[in-house]
Amino acid sequence: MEVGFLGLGIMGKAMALNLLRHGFKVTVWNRTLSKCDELVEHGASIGETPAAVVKKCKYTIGMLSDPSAALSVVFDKDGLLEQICSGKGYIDMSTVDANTSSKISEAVTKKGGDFLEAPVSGSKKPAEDGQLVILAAGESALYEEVLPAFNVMGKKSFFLGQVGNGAKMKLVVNMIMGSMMNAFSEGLVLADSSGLNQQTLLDVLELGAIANPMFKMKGPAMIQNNYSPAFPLKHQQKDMRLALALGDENGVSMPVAAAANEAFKKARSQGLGDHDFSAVYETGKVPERSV
Ligand SMILES: NC(=O)C1=CN([C@@H]2O[C@H](COP(=O)(O)OP(=O)(O)OC[C@H]3O[C@@H](n4cnc5c(N)ncnc54)[C@H](OP(=O)(O)O)[C@@H]3O)[C@@H](O)[C@H]2O)C=CC1
Ligand SMILES: O=CCCC(=O)O
Repeated sequence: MEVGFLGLGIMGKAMALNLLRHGFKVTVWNRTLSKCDELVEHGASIGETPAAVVKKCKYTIGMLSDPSAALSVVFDKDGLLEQICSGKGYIDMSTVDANTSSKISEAVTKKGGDFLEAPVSGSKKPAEDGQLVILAAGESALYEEVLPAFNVMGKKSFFLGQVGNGAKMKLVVNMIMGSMMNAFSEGLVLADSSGLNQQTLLDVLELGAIANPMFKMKGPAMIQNNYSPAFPLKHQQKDMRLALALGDENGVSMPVAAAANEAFKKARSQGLGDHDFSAVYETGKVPERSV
């Protein structure tokens, strides 16, 4: 199967490499073209523009940073709309809101193409290991056709019905995750400030009812102030913002998520946007008290 891939950031690079490793023919494009080089070393071809990729491939996957990037590769000059047509499919795996997804879906289907949104749960390591959870929605026939690619990139795929449902599910999941990360960060600060050992807190958490892989994976690095990015904080804040907008649309009160969003905004304003989202921990730290 020949697959196009637009967007070779942390996630896109790992996902495209997985496809190559499993024998897919992959044509890649990235806004910063030099990021294609490593993929070419692993056997990928380069498309000079999103339109050139779609012209060559029956199926094209997008993994872009945010709604504006996701729209740009579709609607801008040399964008995929210039080549999408009957018999071709576009699968947008970026995390965006349902509105953005619907705009893309309408434009693609108007040109005769098929569209699937398929955001993912799971971060850099699961992307490298082909262990993502795929939250697809849109054209069910296209879903069936691209399942071989999903099976390589992920450990489980869900088909959630009409376009928008994948985006919404992803935002709900990340809203919960972002709120949890803030509670976890506050707990680490409180433990430290009240004279407790943070590693002992991690050990206690792991044995109890709120044990979870995120605390286990991020905790040891956080207490070493290591925020090497797997999931950039700026993207987590984008997801909190989009989830809060979804809450607004549905009249859902989300005071915990709103507070978490404020903490992520503060972290961004402190220059932590490109660090891992666990760097929100920095915003809660108590300045050294003078005696
Ligand atoms: N990292 C993670 O753990 C996860 C991320 N996600 C989601 O996946 C998506 C990608 O995340 P991730 O790989 O971490 O992000 P990165 O920031 O590492 O990569 C973003 C990608 O988007 C491209 N891009 C940004 N702006 C534009 C634009 N205006 N036009 C064209 N391309 C653009 C970048 O190109 P360039 O290289 O030129 O900057 C890059 O390829 C996001 O929606 C994120 O929320 C989902 C699950 C997990
Ligand atoms: O969108 C990013 C999700 C990160 C994760 O699921 O660990």
